[in-house]
Amino acid sequence: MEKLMIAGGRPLRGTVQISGAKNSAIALIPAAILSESAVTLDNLPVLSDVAIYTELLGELGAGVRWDRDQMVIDSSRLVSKPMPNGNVKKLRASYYLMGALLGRFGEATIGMPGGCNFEPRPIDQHIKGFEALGAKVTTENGALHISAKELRGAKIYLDVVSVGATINIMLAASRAKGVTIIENAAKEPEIIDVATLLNSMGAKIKGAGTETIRIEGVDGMNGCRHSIIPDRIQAGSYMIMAAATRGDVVVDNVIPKHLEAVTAKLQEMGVHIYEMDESIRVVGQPEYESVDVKALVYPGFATDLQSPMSSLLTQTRGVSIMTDYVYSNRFKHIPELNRMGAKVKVEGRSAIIEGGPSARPKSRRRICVPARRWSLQALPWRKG
Ligand SMILES: CC(=O)N[C@H]1[C@@H](OP(=O)(O)OP(=O)(O)OC[C@H]2O[C@@H](n3ccc(=O)[nH]c3=O)[C@H](O)[C@@H]2O)O[C@H](CO)[C@@H](O)[C@@H]1O
Ligand SMILES: C=C(OP(=O)(O)O)C(=O)O
Repeated sequence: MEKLMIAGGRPLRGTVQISGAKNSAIALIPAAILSESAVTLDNLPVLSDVAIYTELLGELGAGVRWDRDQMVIDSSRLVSKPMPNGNVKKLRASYYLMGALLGRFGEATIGMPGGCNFEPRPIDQHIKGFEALGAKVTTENGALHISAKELRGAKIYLDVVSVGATINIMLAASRAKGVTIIENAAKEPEIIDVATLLNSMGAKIKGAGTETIRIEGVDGMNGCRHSIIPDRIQAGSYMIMAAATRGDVVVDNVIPKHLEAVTAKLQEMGVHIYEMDESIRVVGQPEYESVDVKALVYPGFATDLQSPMSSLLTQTRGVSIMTDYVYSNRFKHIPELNRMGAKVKVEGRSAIIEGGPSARPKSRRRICVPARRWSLQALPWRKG
């Protein structure tokens, strides 16, 4: 699926099941190769990034069985071979092969990652972490060659709070000699999910979900079975869509705590929200107040929800300011909204969004959005 075509004008109604988290899945799959024994992942989202990762592991010699939302990864015959091009360029999270292969074999040669291309996305903090663990990092024809005779635990302070660097360092440090401390670590729920899997595989990780993570390296790891947490970005997107279309939607199979920043902002606008143990009902209203939103690292409002939220803010009564403190240039959607009749100005890292009836997008123009995150299994609507 390369595009979604949306015929607008209808409120969304019903119940939608949220799949496992993409940003967890594409870290858990490479994490599984730290063990020679089989690892089973449940609640896996059906996404192209997952399919590409399956191919990547196959290229490295792993046996992968993927049946709907379950994957069994057998890495007993896996080798660390250079992967400068090809599938590694198709997704961001291929960078996790660096930490995972380094941890298991002491060596990795991986091309620079692909992924959403909203602005330069450096990986200097990943490299700083590998080097602190004793690895030598060089560039070979545009790919990074990372090798270490022996990985040794170290204290690593991240200059920027990075999801990818935190997870990559956890992966490599799990098999290092001694203790690694990551300071200024990212706190996203997906990081806890990865630490939970690694601990089930025999790692000794404490503090995931806080700014200080302690990893005591272990010599070997075992197989296990792990169920992936729900995708809070997919869930937040459906919540925003329910509000934008003045619909009534139950977003099911979620952890409401992971969605607190979205829930709070929608409530501030006047959207009615009812939280249950594992679901959230969102009831849209005819009028909304304008609000200012700051996209931040977790537990702040997620940058991955910045674009749908910006679209929703065109539906309010006044002027809203959306500021992205994670990716300052993540505003490629704004010219498209303006083409539909919205009134949005980008100034620095902020979008100034004028709401009100005259500024609401009306065009019946065909809008295409990348469909990478949308899980096929989440699409059919069920009567709620
Ligand atoms: C596969 C995955 O999980 N992707 C998510 C992950 O991306 P990703 O892990 O790539 O994002 P990071 O958390 O690393 O990036 C956060 C900020 O730190 C900067 N930075 C990051 C690393 C580094 O070495 N140097 C550096 O300067 C980035 O440019 C960015 O401004 O977190 C992002 C921020 O929540 C989300 O938008 C992505 O959906
Ligand atoms: C930025 C995203 O993905 P990635 O980091 O995988 O490019 C996203 O899913 O919003």
